[in-house]
Amino acid sequence: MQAYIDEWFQTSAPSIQLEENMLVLYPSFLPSNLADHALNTLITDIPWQQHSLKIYGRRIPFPRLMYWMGQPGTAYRFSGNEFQPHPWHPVVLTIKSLIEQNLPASFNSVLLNLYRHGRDSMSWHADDETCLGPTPTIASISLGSTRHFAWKPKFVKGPSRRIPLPHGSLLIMKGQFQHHYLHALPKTSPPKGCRINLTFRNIVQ
Ligand SMILES: O=C(O)CCC(=O)C(=O)O
Ligand SMILES: [Fe+2]
Repeated sequence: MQAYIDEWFQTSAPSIQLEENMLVLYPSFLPSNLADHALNTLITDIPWQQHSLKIYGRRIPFPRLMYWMGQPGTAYRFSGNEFQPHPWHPVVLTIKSLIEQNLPASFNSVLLNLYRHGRDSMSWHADDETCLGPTPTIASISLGSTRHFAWKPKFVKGPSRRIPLPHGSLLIMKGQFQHHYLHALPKTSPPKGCRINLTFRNIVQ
């Protein structure tokens, strides 16, 4: 599978289907001028927030900055945090409508993640909160430095796989993906510049 992904990456096919179509990558989804503009604008316009995880009474800062945006009423709760939605940024709305024109899905909220360098990361998890519904479609846009997206089976022992997410790419997780797999954004040791990730979601309750 990994060889297939690596080989595919040397070609310029518009999309790659993985895990029986539950994971689909469009490596160059955004027009490059929009991707560049979004990266430069969001880095400075967003008042990025440092949230933390409470473990045994201690607060551990997440190794990345975050910001929650969306329609009123789309509060997002995870790891002991509750995010109230901030109003849409116009660049985020432009990207959202481009995705919605190309997918049979619509979104009412987005989590923005800022990975400042290669040591920022996201640990293994599934986006399986009840508020996302049983088979959520999540559309994930990457801007800036290329980082690897890793995934592995949730219930059976099996190797993890990884795929690079280039500037302007779109990764779709859908169907039973959150049920069967965990995913992560691992740290990297070679120095890396910053990366912004936008994961569009639909909060259903
Ligand atoms: O940064 C990424 O590509 C992954 C983000 C993610 O998994 C999440 O926000 O739930
Ligand atoms: Fe996730």
